[in-house]
Amino acid sequence: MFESLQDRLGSILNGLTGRGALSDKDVSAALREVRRALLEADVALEVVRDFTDKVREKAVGSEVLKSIKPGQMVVKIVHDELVEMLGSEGVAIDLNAPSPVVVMMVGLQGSGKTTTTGKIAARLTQRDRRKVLMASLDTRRPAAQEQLRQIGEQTGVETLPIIPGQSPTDIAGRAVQAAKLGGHDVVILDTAGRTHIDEPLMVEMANIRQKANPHEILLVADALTGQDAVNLARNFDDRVGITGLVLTRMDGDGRGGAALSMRAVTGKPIKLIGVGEKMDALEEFHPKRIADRILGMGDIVSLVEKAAETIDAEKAQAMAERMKAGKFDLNDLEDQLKQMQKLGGVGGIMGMMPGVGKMKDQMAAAGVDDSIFKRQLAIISSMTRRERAHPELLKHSRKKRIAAGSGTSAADINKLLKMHRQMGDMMKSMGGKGKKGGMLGKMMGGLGGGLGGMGGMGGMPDLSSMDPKQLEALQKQAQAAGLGKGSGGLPGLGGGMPGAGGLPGLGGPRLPGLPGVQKKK
Ligand SMILES: Nc1nc2c(ncn2[C@@H]2O[C@H](COP(=O)(O)OP(=O)(O)OP(=O)(O)O)[C@@H](O)[C@H]2O)c(=O)[nH]1
Repeated sequence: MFESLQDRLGSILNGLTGRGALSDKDVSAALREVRRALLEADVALEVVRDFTDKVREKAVGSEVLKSIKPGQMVVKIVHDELVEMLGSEGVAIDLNAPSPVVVMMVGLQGSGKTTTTGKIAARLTQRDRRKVLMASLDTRRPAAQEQLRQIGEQTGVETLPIIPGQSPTDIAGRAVQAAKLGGHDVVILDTAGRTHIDEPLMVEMANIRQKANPHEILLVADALTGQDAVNLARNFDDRVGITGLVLTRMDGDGRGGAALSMRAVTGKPIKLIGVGEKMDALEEFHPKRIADRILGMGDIVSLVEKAAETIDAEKAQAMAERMKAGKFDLNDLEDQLKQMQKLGGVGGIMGMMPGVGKMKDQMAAAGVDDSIFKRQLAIISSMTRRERAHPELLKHSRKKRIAAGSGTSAADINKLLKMHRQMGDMMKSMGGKGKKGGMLGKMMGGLGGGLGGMGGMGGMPDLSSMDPKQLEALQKQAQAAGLGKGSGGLPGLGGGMPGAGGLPGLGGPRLPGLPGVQKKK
């Protein structure tokens, strides 16, 4: 599976990776090739279009990291988009329901439904220690029920005794009843297939569904049938409603289009893949592993990831050095604000800290939102480089110019400058104390105070004038979350977050500091 796609994409992207510079034309030409390769691999047209659009958008807007060649960056973008297209990682069969959990298997004849029923039952029994009952509802093909019985014998999983002449719906009802009486955790219903989708099949599926009330409805589809499998999934989902997919024959030499389009077209996760005829030939679906396999360029992908980490770490280190030396100008403040934004702003940062969910809501209620960062960034970007490095130059006329340029007022600029000064003072007072995380955390306390101080700007209420009770509640929650007291108006946004790594925002998008926050000393 995927071999031809792997070859094609490999040669297209290899052509890019060695180059020192890439023009828009190069990227467009490569993407045209990628598009052709995906279509030849039988990926659905709408999915291909969406994929190449997203890659183009990201490739054009992305900043190329130093030590990385532009082509390598494109490889990484293609890889990440592939993972995205394949869906989320490791969605297991959901057994989170009262016993017996009913799993209904649907699909066309010969898709591997019965085999997959046996594989899943064996896995749940042997690996997850569940008590499973299997029942074949295929009354059209006389050998079908017998086939499942044999699989049951072979895998040591119980099957529902065969009673000739019963309807599929009756068998479903009997199976659920038997599972209840027998104390089974899971009952798997192997429904009948057809050579194609027809009305009687859909009616039968709907009846069984109504009778057995399944928690999972898994569509088993043959990956080798490509686009047909995708259309089938769409149809089954429309008519019966499916909760996930199992793609069989992923061990075959198909082009892989079904696997690649399934998620994007149906919105339903691929839960498992069949990779052989044997009962243990069932695997969980890992998008990242598949993307790695398709691109075959895992080394480049990890190289780019490493470079991104290094850049962030270098930036954080440089920033820490500057702070220690008491040098913290408005360029640094701008960097900080951008980092905060990258992390999803106040909400994003707070969302990453345990136990502050409620506080986040209260802050939102108090009107603290990320528009303040945007305004602050607008003010800073309206300054000249020299002004940013030397804020003391900002006298009245300059402030007027900046206010006009950023759509704010001189008072807003004063608030920003005050906040910056407070942060600087705080840093100086802590300089050389050597506690990295503590220092950075306390600095954020300064920022918190500053944000509070910025209150009143554009209608944002000043937290320092907040109802004392509300403020007290916020502070309590901040302390409960191990954040200590903030130094200013915004309690808990910093106030000396303990931990070795400091605030995650200072270290880039990864979160080296978070364990420190959680491990309260
Ligand atoms: N190579 C390979 N063969 C598979 C896989 N899954 C199922 N098969 C084979 O496909 C054939 C058909 O599988 P069944 O499980 O009988 O198919 P079914 O969907 O139950 O068919 P009906 O009972 O007729 O509806 C069998 O020979 C299986 O061994 C797989 O993942 N890889």
